[in-house]
Amino acid sequence: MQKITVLGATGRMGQAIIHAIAQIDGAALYSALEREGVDAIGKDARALTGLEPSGVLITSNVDEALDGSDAIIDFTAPQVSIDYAKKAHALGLVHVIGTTGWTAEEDAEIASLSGNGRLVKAGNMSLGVNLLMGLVKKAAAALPEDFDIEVLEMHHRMKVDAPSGTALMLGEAAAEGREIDLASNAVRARDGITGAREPGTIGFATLRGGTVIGDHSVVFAGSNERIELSHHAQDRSIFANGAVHASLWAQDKAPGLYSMADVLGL
Ligand SMILES: NC(=O)C1=CN([C@@H]2O[C@H](COP(=O)(O)OP(=O)(O)OC[C@H]3O[C@@H](n4cnc5c(N)ncnc54)[C@H](OP(=O)(O)O)[C@@H]3O)[C@@H](O)[C@H]2O)C=CC1
Ligand SMILES: O=C(O)C1=N[C@H](C(=O)O)C[C@H](O)C1
Repeated sequence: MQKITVLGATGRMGQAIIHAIAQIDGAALYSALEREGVDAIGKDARALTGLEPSGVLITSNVDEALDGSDAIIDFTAPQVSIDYAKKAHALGLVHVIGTTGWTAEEDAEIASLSGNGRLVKAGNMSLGVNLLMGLVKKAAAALPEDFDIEVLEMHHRMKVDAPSGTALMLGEAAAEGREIDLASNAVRARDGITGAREPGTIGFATLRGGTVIGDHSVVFAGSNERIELSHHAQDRSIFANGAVHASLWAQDKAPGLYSMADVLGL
């Protein structure tokens, strides 16, 4: 049985992870971490999500929570995830990182860490989006360059980062298909007199509102025809199940940094 610590245990994803652990064979909730001062500290982690109590109380004591744990599942914030990746490398733990909103520097920092940890990091842990990435790469490679590529996303009103991690992964897949560098060809926002669209760029458009869990489309807009490849998340369990499966998958892997494509064998 893999003993899992859930980080950000009262967050939207933290709660979905606690549910997924309860349903997936081979996974057990070992500890549940939150920041110091949060009201939920001392409360039963499973009971807070509407499940039968398990005796695992929410704590802010990191050393106690990680002592004896096999894995950390972490959907929090980039600087928090970097700190825990260092701990995972030092303690030889599995660390599944679903956090998004990374700067290029933060991304490089996590990739440069070394030690005995097995890190799995992905901006989207669902099977559907990871399959979509392959389709987007294929379409971008197959279509002539005068098909303009735009990535659209919509999320709930509480999301703090933009474009979404998934939108950036899809943009990266399109850039790989086109054999171009995303960073130097991305147009991440438009406002005012922008001029005509620069050929070869990859545009991003962000919508926020309501309780939308996560909608993504990649549009290939040519002259007189348009292709759209889309994914619509209907429940956070698709991300949570992916994260718990990634955690179990990583248990016997060599130390290093892995993606969801590695986990899914895509
Ligand atoms: N890869 C994927 O498949 C998915 C990724 N995400 C990403 O996951 C992240 C979280 O999303 P979501 O759950 O909606 O956000 P929430 O704000 O609901 O949850 C984040 C949680 O992390 C907690 N937290 C922050 N710092 C710490 C810390 N130092 N120690 C312990 N807990 C901490 C927060 O506490 P507090 O409220 O006190 O700040 C909060 O409970 C985002 O980056 C999001 O984009 C989301 C869905 C799927
Ligand atoms: O914050 C969210 O909710 C989500 N974040 C991830 C992202 O930034 O792509 C994944 C999913 O779309 C939900």
